[in-house]
Amino acid sequence: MSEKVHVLLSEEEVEKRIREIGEQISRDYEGRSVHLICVLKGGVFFTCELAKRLKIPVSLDFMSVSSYGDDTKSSGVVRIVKDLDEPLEGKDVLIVEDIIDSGRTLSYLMEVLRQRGPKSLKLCTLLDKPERRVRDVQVDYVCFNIPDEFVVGYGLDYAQKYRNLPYIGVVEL
Ligand SMILES: O=P(O)(O)OC[C@H]1O[C@H](OP(=O)(O)OP(=O)(O)O)[C@H](O)[C@@H]1O
Ligand code: HPA
Ligand SMILES: [Mg+2]
Repeated sequence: MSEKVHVLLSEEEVEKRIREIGEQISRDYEGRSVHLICVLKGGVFFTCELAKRLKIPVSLDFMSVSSYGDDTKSSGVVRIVKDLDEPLEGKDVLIVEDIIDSGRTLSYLMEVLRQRGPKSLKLCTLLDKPERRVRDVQVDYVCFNIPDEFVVGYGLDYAQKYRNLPYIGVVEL
């Protein structure tokens, strides 16, 4: 079965905003390098686009966490499906995520990663849905604040579909 999807943020809008955030991060980390943590699977498209825009040295690692399964509601339990390959000690770490919704995933992840002794730990997200927050999360870089709707595209899925859309769309359920 296929759902209707309408455009919320066009490809051009998303790419323009990622370039802006990339410039801001490059300025903020000037003279340093940044260790990007891509939160799989949703964060993969944003991480690639953002990394290409950074003008500072970049290293990359990947972590996979899951709490939504195939549902539009979080299960409430965050599971580490794949851990990082490298230690974080002494590194300037920037977590790159597709969306902060309830905040459960990122409040859990920030706590876990903080204990690994990074020099600094910051968070960058493509989308933020502040209305839905149940856990406090300090977000350092936000590309777009969005209303309380289930969105897909640019890495975000509905039951594993639509991650490859080059724009952000709303699923009409
Ligand atoms: O703020 P929250 O309510 O925790 O929701 C945000 C998280 O949920 C989604 O991941 P999901 O668990 O669906 O895994 P996926 O990235 O593999 O799709 C999304 O990619 C975020 O990681
Ligand atoms: O709006 C959303 N869309 C897709 N995945 C998500 N995970 C949390 N919120 C969302
Ligand atoms: Mg998902």
